Amino acid sequence: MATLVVYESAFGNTRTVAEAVAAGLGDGTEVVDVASAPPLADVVADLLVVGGPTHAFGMSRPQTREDAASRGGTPPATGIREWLEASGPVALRVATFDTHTRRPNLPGTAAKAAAKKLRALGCTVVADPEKFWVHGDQGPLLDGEVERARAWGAGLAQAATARPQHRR
Ligand SMILES: Cc1cc2nc3c(=O)[nH]c(=O)nc-3n(C[C@H](O)[C@H](O)[C@H](O)COP(=O)(O)O)c2cc1C
Repeated sequence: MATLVVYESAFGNTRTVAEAVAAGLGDGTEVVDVASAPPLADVVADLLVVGGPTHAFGMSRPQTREDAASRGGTPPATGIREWLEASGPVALRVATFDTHTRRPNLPGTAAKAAAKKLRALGCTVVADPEKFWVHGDQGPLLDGEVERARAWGAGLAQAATARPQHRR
């Protein structure tokens, strides 16, 4: 199965999760930073996985990325929000995840927001959006989250192959 994992990360935690998810997905999985990702409409994959940090209850925005940079992070110039918003209709099987501060456990998740956008673009969401917990803003990930991400990736591989393909 050809799978592309596209992630956004300012402090490295979402990248770590993306790499663990890819390891769980197995052979044929490519991981790319959103800054290097092809336009969504050009993605050819059996499954697309999109992950980003939760910023201000959803996907990052220019202002929240500036905030992340001011706190020592290295966010991309544009994030998954802009990557998705730049696309016209596309029919891919997709799954989304985010990283999320454990305490306080604030409402709103980037993964749900990304899944909503992808569905609106015509994609089929093959699994519930998943969140992975970090300590504070900078991390690290909570104990066990890398292993959980790997297991989630392995489960995604099964979910994706179990469902009918929807192609443009
Ligand atoms: C500007 C800013 C806003 C944030 N807002 C939220 C939030 O609303 N909810 C939350 O759980 N975490 C929030 N966080 C914490 C991020 O989720 C955390 O920095 C991120 O998961 C770390 O991922 P990364 O290492 O890949 O950047 C925020 C962080 C920043 C920098």
